[in-house]
Amino acid sequence: MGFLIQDTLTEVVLIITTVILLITNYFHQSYKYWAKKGVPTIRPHFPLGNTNILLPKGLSVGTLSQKFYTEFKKRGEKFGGVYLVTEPNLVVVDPEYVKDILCKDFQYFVDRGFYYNEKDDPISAHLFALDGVQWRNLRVKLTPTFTSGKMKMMFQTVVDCCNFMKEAIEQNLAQDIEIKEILGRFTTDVIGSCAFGIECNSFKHPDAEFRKMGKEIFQYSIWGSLKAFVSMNLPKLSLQLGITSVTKEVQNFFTGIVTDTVNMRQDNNIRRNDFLQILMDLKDSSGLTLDEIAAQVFLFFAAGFETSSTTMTFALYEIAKNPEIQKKLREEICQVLENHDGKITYDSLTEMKYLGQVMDETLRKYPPLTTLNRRCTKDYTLRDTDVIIEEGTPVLISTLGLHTDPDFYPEPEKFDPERFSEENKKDRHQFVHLPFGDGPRNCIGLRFGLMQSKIGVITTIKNFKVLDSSWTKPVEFDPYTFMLNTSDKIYLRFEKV
Ligand code: HEM
Repeated sequence: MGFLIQDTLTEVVLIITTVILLITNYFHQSYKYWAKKGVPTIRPHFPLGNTNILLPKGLSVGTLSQKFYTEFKKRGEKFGGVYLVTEPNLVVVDPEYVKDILCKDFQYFVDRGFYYNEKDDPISAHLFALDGVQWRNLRVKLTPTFTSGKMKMMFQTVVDCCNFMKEAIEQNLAQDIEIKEILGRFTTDVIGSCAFGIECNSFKHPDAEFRKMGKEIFQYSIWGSLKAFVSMNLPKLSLQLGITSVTKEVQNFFTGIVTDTVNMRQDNNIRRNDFLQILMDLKDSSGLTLDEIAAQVFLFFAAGFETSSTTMTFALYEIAKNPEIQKKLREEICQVLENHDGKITYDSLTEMKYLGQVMDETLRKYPPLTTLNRRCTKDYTLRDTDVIIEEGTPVLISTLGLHTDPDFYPEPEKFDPERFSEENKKDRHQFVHLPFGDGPRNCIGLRFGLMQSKIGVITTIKNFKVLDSSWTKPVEFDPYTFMLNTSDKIYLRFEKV
């Protein structure tokens, strides 16, 4: 009996030891990948490689990729290799290589390589996530949605949404206002009107369904973070497990509202100037399904409201901190509007050159998407080297790294819109300012995002003096969020001009 127990115990110990040895050997071998290719790397650590995303006070992919960028740049490297857990990722540093990957050799880097699950979570199959031919076909269909003609059509709707925001600020003069909440309500109203033709009025009804959904999509949770981590690293298993990227509540809300609105418009022969109408027309002309429409509307909502409210928040924060810039901007806004009968018009936006510079500088210092992702779709040789990037390799381009590199932007912490004057722009590499990405897979909503952000800033600066608040702590980026966000809230004060 004693012998039997001892034998079983020995077997268990042997099995456990073998499994541990096999696992450590697997990690050890995986971590040799870049060295074998002669690509410089940062020493990985078992078991998370070069990431510590899941650990308390870990880093988001955005801040992590900036760290990689800075490290390779410091060593004088043009690119380098890192390991997210065991998966080798290429980090691109040199802007000429960035240009190759995003534009010149785009056919090798069509995919973003994000997880989506068409079966269990149809709204995750949107333009941002789709790969290959599916992405290309949809991009071609959706491109006409964002022409300048379509923007002009929606322009007045966006301007009208500003009235509620203006009233809300007027009611809180000389108080410390949490500005992102105000701007988040404004962009929710805009996207509600422009995507669905629905007046949300989130200022009157802060708990309106749209606002709740907006908050839910971007809310950090350990469970959400864990799901993102597993689906990013084990996509096949995640598909089998039916892992979804949004909650059932968000899924049901968007599919429900799209189905109801489409049916209501069809039954009553109603047409509107909004994204949903454009997508409904595509349903008839290009065979877009209802699920595909719901996925795109969900993406426009998610991509449209958070990116723009973040941009305006940081623009107003810097404007409050820099009274000289504020004065110059207000002078330009008032002068241009005078030539347009005091009204904000589509053409007046292009005439405001300094406003354009302020937005460019805001998006440099605070790019809402801090990293651009691509996945290599066929073996590719990096220019002037014999390094072959294999099919399937993820590529990280750190927008935040490029935007804060003192070689391109001396004193990167300084907010200086003069960096974007025509003269100063001329001497800089084109691929070191990438707030909207670049190439065939750049941001499709660029025009709309800039349009609503500019309209929001113009309305505020035209009507109010923006002041710093002692409640605002120095800006620190939140390590937990996918999009750029601050760890603490930003407060501002307003006075009537
Ligand atoms: C200030 C506002 C915005 C910023 C900074 C921004 C930024 C970005 C960036 C960096 C990308 C990735 C580009 C790349 O990988 O090269 C992207 C993609 C995308 N954005 Fe935006 N965005 C903004 C507003 C919007 C708006 C308003 C919409 C829609 C209403 C939108 C829809 C999209 C879509 C659909 C994609 C995926 C494009 C594709 O994969 O083909 N964005 N955005």
